[in-house]
Amino acid sequence: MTFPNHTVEKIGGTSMSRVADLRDSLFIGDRKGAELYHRVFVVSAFGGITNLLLEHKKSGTPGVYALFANDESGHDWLDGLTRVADAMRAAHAKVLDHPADLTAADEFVRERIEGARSCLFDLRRLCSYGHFRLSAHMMVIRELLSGLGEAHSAFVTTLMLQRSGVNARFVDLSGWRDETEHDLEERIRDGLDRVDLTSELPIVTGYAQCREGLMREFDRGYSEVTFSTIAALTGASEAIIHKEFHLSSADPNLVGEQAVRKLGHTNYDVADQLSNLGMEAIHPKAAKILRKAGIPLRVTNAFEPGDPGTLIDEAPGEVPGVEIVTGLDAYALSLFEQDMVGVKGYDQSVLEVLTRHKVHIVSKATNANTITHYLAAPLKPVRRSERDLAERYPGSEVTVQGLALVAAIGRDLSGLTVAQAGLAALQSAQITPLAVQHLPGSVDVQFIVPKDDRDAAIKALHRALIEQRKAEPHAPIQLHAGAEEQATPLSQTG
Ligand SMILES: Nc1ncnc2c1ncn2[C@@H]1O[C@H](COP(=O)(O)OP(=O)(O)O)[C@@H](O)[C@H]1O
Ligand SMILES: N[C@@H](CC(=O)OP(=O)(O)O)C(=O)O
Repeated sequence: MTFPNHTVEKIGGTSMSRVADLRDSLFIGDRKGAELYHRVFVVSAFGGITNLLLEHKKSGTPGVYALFANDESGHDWLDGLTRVADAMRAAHAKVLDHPADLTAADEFVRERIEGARSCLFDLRRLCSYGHFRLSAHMMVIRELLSGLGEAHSAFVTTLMLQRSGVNARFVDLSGWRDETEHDLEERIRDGLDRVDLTSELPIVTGYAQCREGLMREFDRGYSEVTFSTIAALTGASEAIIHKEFHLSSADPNLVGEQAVRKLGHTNYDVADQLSNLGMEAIHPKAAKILRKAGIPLRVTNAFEPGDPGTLIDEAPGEVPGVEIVTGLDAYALSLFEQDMVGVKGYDQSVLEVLTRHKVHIVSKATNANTITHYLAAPLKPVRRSERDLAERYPGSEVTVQGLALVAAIGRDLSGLTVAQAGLAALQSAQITPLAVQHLPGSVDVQFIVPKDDRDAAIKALHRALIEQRKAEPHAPIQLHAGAEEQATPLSQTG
């Protein structure tokens, strides 16, 4: 497999839902002839489709997979598949306008969804014979379902581009009706083997079926792993992730597009913290693949193709500064046990329980007799973890509290007194923090606040640590008086 000088570019689900807008900018724009090519596009499913196929990424609302896995839900999964088909048809109806393309896309959805339906149906029937256990096949089912979303979006994008005269090629790595077995690298090589990058534009599925199991290894956000593996394998000159907005100092939808600023340059350490807090600049495993291959990563605004966006590399910050404020809802699971003082092993038991229930740990804190884990997970597995811990330590007090964790992040926070300035900002916004955490030398300071204050806390911290520092971003942050006097009332912000 040899490739000319090329880039590998990924489009996430939110931007895919507006892929028709990208046709005349990102894909075609002013490009003519050979300039259209030398690029590999890796696409996610249209926004919301994977949530319907598996489960909602944030709320945990069951999709087809979760309904199928849950015996009690009877045949609800069949309705779930119908909902997926409807959502897929609605998504491609917004992208395609030629009747022949619409027919081809409708037919594609029908073939894949009905294929999956009979496959799952047969499996259910087979497993009613006792010798076959459904539980042994759940991971394969998850893989099969995930692939449907990306196969659909890649197929539709290919149709759209071909209709505009681009020599686009649908590269389906989802393994649909493919009897050969491959690991991830082989699957990619096999898919791209006969593609001529100088005259073809491959539109590759973000899901890749492989022996190791993309979902099993990487779970949600897996399309970035496919993307970075392709970039590494083909020796791309650059790996580019196209998003709905520039990677900004806070969520533009929350703080306002006018108030935020583009990061421009940051490093993988910051990107890791962002993924941990659910603001996925890039899947941490994908970042590792690119880092190892020495391929520069760029995060751009898909809708501003002329802008270079944000470069992510290994470089430390040039000057100290808070770069981004982000936050998420979390549960604090606390184990209070008087006998803990000086005894080891409690932490390990908590970790065992959290691992068993597949709960994501965002952060933790501990003192003489209490261990608190801040968890990002649906309530159900958190409650199960609480119950297991209470059984394991009957004399202890185990509690769960819903709250929010808001973090100020920057490559270099030295000398900025971010914790103090953040507390002052929260105080002026009349928010009482429940806890503050900062590891020495780390790139983030975390403020734990009441759940209902999450968005207000992000706005207040962004204003004090970033907006008000535009003029002199690297001076130590003003404490109390400054923060209080300059603060704009919250109601005036976006
Ligand atoms: N700091 C940030 N910069 C840019 N977008 C952000 C930020 N924090 C949160 N977001 C939100 O992330 C959402 C999804 O972004 P995007 O990465 O494009 O999703 P996807 O992975 O589906 O492509 C955007 O709609 C935006 O509101
Ligand atoms: N659609 C898949 C794969 C993916 O990576 O999507 P996104 O790029 O939209 O996070 C998911 O939701 O997990």
